[in-house]
Amino acid sequence: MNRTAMRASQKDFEDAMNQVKLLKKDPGNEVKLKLYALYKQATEGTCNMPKPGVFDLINKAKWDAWNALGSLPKEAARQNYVDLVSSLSPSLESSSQVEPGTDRKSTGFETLVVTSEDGITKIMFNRPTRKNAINTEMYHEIMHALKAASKDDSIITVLTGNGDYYSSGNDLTNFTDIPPGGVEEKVKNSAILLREFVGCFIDFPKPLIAVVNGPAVGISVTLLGLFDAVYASDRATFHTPFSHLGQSPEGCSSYTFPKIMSPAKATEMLIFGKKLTAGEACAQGLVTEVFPESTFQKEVWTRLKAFAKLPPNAVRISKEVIRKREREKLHAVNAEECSVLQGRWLSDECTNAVVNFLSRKSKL
Ligand SMILES: CCCCCCCCCCC/C=C/C(=O)SCCNC(=O)CCNC(=O)[C@H](O)C(C)(C)COP(=O)(O)OP(=O)(O)OC[C@H]1O[C@@H](n2cnc3c(N)ncnc32)[C@H](O)[C@@H]1OP(=O)(O)O
Repeated sequence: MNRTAMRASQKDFEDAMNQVKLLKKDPGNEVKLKLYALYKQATEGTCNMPKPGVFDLINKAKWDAWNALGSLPKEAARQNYVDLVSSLSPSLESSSQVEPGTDRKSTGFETLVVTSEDGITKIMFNRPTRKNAINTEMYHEIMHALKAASKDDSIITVLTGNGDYYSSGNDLTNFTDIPPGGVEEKVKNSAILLREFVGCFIDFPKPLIAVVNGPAVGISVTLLGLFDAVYASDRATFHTPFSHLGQSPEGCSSYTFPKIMSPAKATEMLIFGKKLTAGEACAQGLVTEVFPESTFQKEVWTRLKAFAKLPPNAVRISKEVIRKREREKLHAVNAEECSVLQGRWLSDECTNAVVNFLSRKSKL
C-alpha cells in the first residue's frame, strides 16, 4: 500500500506523539505549530476556539495554524501528523513496535514511564524492585525526559515513583562499575554527570512538581529544594544520610535547605542524617502539603489537573520571575558540591559505607 492510501491507526498516532518527545533536535517553531494544529484537528476536529487577543502572541499563532486546516477530516489530520513526525525522525517505524498495553506511554525509556495528558507530563521512576534507585542510565533518561518536557505542550511536569518508594536515591552499584581508566576517571565522569543532572532541575522552565508517593532518600530528597511544589503521602519519609555514607550534600541542598528550613534544621538532616516524616518535612517547608495515603493519588491529581488548565504563558513567566535571580547562584553551588563530592567518593569513609551496603552488612 502506498502512504496516501494508508490510514494511520490511533496507535500509530499515539506512537508518533510519543516519538515527538524523543526528538533529539528541536524541529523549530514552524514545524511545532504544524504538529500542534494537526494534533488538535485529529483529536477535536475543526477549530472551534475563540480567536485569542492580539497580544496573546503564542496562542494566536497556534489558533491561526489550527484554523488554517479548515474542515480537514480527523483521519486525514491523523495521517498527516504521523507522516510529519516520521519525516522528522527516521527511527519512527522501528520504535512503533511498542509492547501491548503501553499506549499513551513514551517508548524508549528503560527506567522511566513518561506520559503526557491533560497538560501534565508525568515522569515516573520505574525500578520498583530496586526501590527506584537511580542508576547511571536513569540519570541520563531523567535528563532526556526533562528536556523533552520543557519543550512539549504540557503546562506542568510531575516527578513520581512507581511502587512503594519514591526513590532510594543514588544506586550504590554505580560505584562498582569502574572503567579501564580507573577510579579517578570514574569519579571525574560521575561529577560531570551529577553537575549536568542537577543543572537540568535548576534550569527547568515550567512548574516542576514532586508527587512523593513513599520514602525518599539521598539525591531524590535534596532535589526537592529545586521543585516548585512537593505533595507527599503521609507514608513518605525524607532521609539524607550523607555522613553515614561518607559523602556530602548535593542537589544544591547545602544552599536551599538552610534557606527553606533554617540552618539548624538543615544541619540535622544534611550532616546528622535525621529522617523526617512527611508531617515534619511539611512543617520545615520542604513539603507543600501532606495527604492521607488512602486519598493521596486522587486528591493530588485532581489538584494538578486544575493547575494545568491555567494560562500557559502566565504560568511559565511567573516561574521565570520567581526563579531567575537565584539561577546563577544555584549553578555555582552545584559546581562546588560536585567538586567536593569527587574527593568524598575517593575516601575510605565512602568506600567502606558502599562496601558494607553491597555486602549486605548495612542498610539505612
Ligand atoms: C566512584 C563514584 C561513582 C558515583 C556515582 C554517583 C553519581 C551521582 C551520585 C549523587 C549523590 C547521591 C547520593 C545519594 O543518593 S545517597 C543515598 C543512597 N541510597 C542509599 O544509601 C539507600 C540504600 N538502600 C537501603 O538502605 C535500603 O535498600 C532501603 C532502606 C532503601 C530499603 O530497604 P528495604 O529493606 O525496604 O528494601 P531492600 O533493601 O530489600 O531493597 C530491595 C532491593 O533494592 C536494592 N536497593 C534499594 N536501594 C538501593 C540503592 N540505593 N542502591 C542499590 N540497590 C538498592 C536492595 O539492595 C535490594 O536488592 P536485593 O533484593 O538484591 O537485595
